[in-house]
Amino acid sequence: MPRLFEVVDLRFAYPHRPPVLAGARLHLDAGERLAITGPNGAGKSTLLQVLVGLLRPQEGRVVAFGRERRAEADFHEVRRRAGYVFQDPDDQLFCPTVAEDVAFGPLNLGQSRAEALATVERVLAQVGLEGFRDRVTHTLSGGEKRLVSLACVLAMDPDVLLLDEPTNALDEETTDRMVAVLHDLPQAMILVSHDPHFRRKVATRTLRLSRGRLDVPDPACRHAVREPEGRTG
Ligand SMILES: Nc1ncnc2c1ncn2[C@@H]1O[C@H](COP(=O)(O)OP(=O)(O)OP(=O)(O)O)[C@@H](O)[C@H]1O
Repeated sequence: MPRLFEVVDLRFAYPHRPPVLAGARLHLDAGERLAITGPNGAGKSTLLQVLVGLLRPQEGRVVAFGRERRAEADFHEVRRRAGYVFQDPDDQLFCPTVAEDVAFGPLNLGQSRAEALATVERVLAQVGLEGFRDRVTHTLSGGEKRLVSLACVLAMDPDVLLLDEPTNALDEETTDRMVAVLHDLPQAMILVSHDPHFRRKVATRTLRLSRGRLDVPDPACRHAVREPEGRTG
C-alpha cells in the first residue's frame, strides 16, 4: 500500500521556547485513520502544521506522497493533496455564504462557476448539509460550521484529511453525524482528538504525543509499575 506521510525524528521549537516536538515519528498509509491524542499543549496542532509545511522543523524529515519535502515550493503540492480542517471553523470560513466558502477552493483550482457550484452541491450532500448553499455562514451553529469547514476541504478533492479536534464542542447527535460522515469518506486521515469514544469509533490506530514523542498508548501500562511491597519510604 502506498505510504502517504512519513515523518522521522522531528524536532520543533517555537522561538525562545523549549522543544514541542523532540524525536517525533509517524507514518500514515492509504486507508488508515490515525488518531493523535495527548495532553493540552503537547504539540498536536503543531505537528499537523509541520506535516503541511506551515511550520518548518529544525531537525528531522517530512516525506509526503513519496517525496521528501523541505522548501516552501515542495509543500504547495502537499497542501493541495492534504486537506487541513482547522481546530476553529472561524479560521477556515471567511465568506458571507456557505456556497462562496465551499466554492473558494475549487474556483482557485480553475473550476468554472458551474463546475464549482456542482462541487458545492456534491460536498454539502456528503456532509449531510443539503439545502445549506445559500445560508449566511456566520449565522450557522458551531456544529454546522464544523461540517461546512469539512465540506470546504472535501471540495478540493484531497487524498488525505488532517482534522484538528473535529468533534470539539459538538453535542452527541452532531458528533454521531461527524462519525458517520468520516466513516463514509474514502480518504486516509489523521485525526487529533481528546475524545476516546470518537477515537474508538473512527480511528484504525492511535498514537499519543507526550514529551515531544509519539508512542502507542497502552492503558494497561499505567498499572504495570507498582511500588515494591513493604517499602517504608
Ligand atoms: N505561535 C506560537 N508561539 C509560541 N508558542 C506556541 C505557539 N503556538 C503554540 N505554542 C505553544 O506550543 C505548545 C504546543 O501547542 P499546540 O497548540 O501544538 O498543542 P496541542 O497539543 O494542539 O494543544 P491542545 O490539545 O490544547 O489543542 C503549547 O505550549 C503552546 O502554548
